[in-house]
Amino acid sequence: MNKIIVVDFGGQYTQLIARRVREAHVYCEIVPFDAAMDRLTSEDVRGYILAGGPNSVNDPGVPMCDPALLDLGKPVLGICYGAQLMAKLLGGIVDKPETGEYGGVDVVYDERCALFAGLNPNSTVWMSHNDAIVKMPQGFVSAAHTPHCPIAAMAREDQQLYALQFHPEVQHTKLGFDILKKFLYDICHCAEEWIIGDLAGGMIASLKAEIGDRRVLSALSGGVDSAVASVLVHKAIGDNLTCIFVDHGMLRKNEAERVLQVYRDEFGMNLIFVDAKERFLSKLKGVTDPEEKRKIIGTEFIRVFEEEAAKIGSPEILVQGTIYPDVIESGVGHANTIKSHHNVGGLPENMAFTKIVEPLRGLFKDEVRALGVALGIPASQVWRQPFPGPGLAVRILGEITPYKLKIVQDSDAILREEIAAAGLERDIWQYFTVLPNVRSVGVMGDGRTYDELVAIRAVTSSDAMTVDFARIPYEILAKISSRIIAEVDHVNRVVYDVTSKPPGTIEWE
Ligand SMILES: Nc1ncnc2c1ncn2[C@@H]1O[C@H](COP(=O)(O)OP(=O)(O)OP(=O)(O)O)[C@@H](O)[C@H]1O
Ligand SMILES: O=c1[nH]c(=O)c2[nH+]cn([C@@H]3O[C@H](COP(=O)(O)O)[C@@H](O)[C@H]3O)c2[nH]1
Ligand SMILES: NC(=O)CC[C@H](N)C(=O)O
Ligand SMILES: [Mg+2]
Repeated sequence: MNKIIVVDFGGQYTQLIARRVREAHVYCEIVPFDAAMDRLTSEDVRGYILAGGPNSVNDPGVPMCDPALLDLGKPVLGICYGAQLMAKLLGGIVDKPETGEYGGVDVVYDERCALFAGLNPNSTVWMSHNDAIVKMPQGFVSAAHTPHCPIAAMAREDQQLYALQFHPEVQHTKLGFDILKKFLYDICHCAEEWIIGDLAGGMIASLKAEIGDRRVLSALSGGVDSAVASVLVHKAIGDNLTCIFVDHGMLRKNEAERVLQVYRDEFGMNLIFVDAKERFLSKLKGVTDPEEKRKIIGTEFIRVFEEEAAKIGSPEILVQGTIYPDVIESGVGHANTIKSHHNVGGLPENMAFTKIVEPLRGLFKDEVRALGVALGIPASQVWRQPFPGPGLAVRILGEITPYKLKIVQDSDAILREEIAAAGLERDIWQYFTVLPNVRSVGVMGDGRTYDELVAIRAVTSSDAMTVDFARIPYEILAKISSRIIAEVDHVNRVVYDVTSKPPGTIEWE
């Protein structure tokens, strides 16, 4: 299959570029800027995109790619930092102009350039740069300009080298997706062959070959990723798959019953259910630090998997629902650890399993969902909101106690009922309640109360990397608030979280 390589320089939008390429039905991979050339130059590579980044190409020690990449005779598209790097590596000059550009800007495209051919030449683009290309390398021409940026795009078409100062991957660049598609189809001559529904058969066949007749244990949470991973493996190896679902006591209200009903009763999967409530809660007793909670839960999950595996003849393979963003965040780039996700950073070193199989580790969430639909998993499962492995533990600030768990479970159930009743389930990426460990004074039934505060968190997103708070209509919020206070014991106040990500994160811990 054709592929595009997206070179990561630590920018905010690298993943977004990759998603856009995939949305155009072209396969792509993100590689770090310092990857060895032989990882980048296989025959199926049709072109390269050099992504953005926070550094200035003129500073010492900043991320650079191998200049040989520009000399392979394959098309290269530089975006922002990637554009500036292309200019610099080929002998142009990058400098700090008097004004940078941030946000939406008017642009004029030169239609003679293959990237803009046939597009409306007067449009708007989204900019975010302090530096700019002030002198182009030899043989390049300017192909777009804005009021403050005479070289908003440059090209050397005889060598298929293109550079954009603006970001075609963000929605605010009006014709951005068209420009990317021109690069992919007209310049790199990629075929539209990355079609998720068509991949299921090949994935099942290669799982069959990879696993053979060995036995496998799959950690099934009832979430989208592990459900799709488990169904794929089930189709590949049938009864050699055993699934394991752990109730760690921090699941949503009625979640355990629902998972068992869908996957054991309706799907007929071989599913072990472990009631480990006491075990997890006693390990977490007195623990208040968020990272410590996450690590305890991550380790305890694996220990439970191992103990149960030993009871069924010790399958050596563990299946996990890890997806591409988990892999990128833990491997590529040079990002800070914000929180340890239990299935990636949180895995203990010594494990009884000799092999981990992660059939979805190359896919984005929207692709996992499309695959789930193609595999016949019901829409009610495929479109569920993500639920973190550590569960309500990261939604109860401070120590976890049965009293607090009940408040979060009951208030969350009301929120979910009302969001469903309002028909907003598909519009909101995640929605849940949080117990921040705060009490306040209120008046109920003419008497004073001094009780718990519940926060509602609801966000819109397409990949959980950046989010905005959901604009739930006030009337619906009012109904949720009054139901929570009336129906959940010990709650006398409800607040709405209006923080985006960044600077917040989705979960509170
Ligand atoms: N309660 C659980 N029992 C067994 N395995 C679990 C449980 N919770 C999480 N896991 C494992 O951890 C992995 C990562 O969890 P994560 O929440 O990212 O994915 P998911 O639950 O499958 O999907 P979603 O993101 O939609 O919630 C899961 O794919 C699953 O393998
Ligand atoms: O399986 C998981 N194990 C974890 O440890 C974990 N922590 C956060 N999340 C989910 O990841 C997404 C991003 O969350 P944050 O904005 O809170 O970092 C959101 O979808 C969160 O619900 C987790 N999922
Ligand atoms: N978004 C980017 O890639 C920015 C590139 C570079 N850091 C600049 O400020 O110009
Ligand atoms: Mg989950």
